[in-house]
Amino acid sequence: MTAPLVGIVMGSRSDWATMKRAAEILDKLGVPHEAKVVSAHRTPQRLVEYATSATARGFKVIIAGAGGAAHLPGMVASMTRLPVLGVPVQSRALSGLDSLLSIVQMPGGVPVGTLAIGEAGAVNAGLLAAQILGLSDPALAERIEAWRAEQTAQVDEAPE
Ligand SMILES: Nc1c(C(=O)O)ncn1[C@@H]1O[C@H](COP(=O)(O)O)[C@@H](O)[C@H]1O
Repeated sequence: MTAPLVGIVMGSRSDWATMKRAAEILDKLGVPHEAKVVSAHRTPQRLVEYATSATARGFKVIIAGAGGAAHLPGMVASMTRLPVLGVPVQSRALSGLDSLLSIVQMPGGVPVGTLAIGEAGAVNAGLLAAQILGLSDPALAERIEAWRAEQTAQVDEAPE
């Protein structure tokens, strides 16, 4: 089995419906990845182990999704130099605005590349991770170009 290059983490199993969109696009582009539930709040030790071992395990990019008081992406970013892409999961109480603000408003010095709220954000996190890896993988870069061309071909000019 190929070693995963992208690590997908999420605060709860309830986030998987959103975060699986990132996994699906990575599958489509042939990027090996691994998904795990890791919570800064509920499994702090698992978080420390995950983030501090991510580089040694061969990951190149981490995608972290969480909802509400979404501390997970920032905490992962604080413990690794790998690029961290944050996905704000749509929360019930505040529709994901809480998640978005928790993830995007990082203090200077610890970046999290923050995507849009919900499934579109998860898809784009997967694409962005692939694009980062595509910088040093010409075959992957070609697959991304082909995926883009297919997307373009599916957009009809006629409104109906
Ligand atoms: N934001 C976080 C973190 C974290 O940031 O570490 N851990 C869990 N959660 C979030 O709590 C929400 C509700 O979780 P439950 O559905 O399990 O109650 C989820 O969206 C999860 O990401």
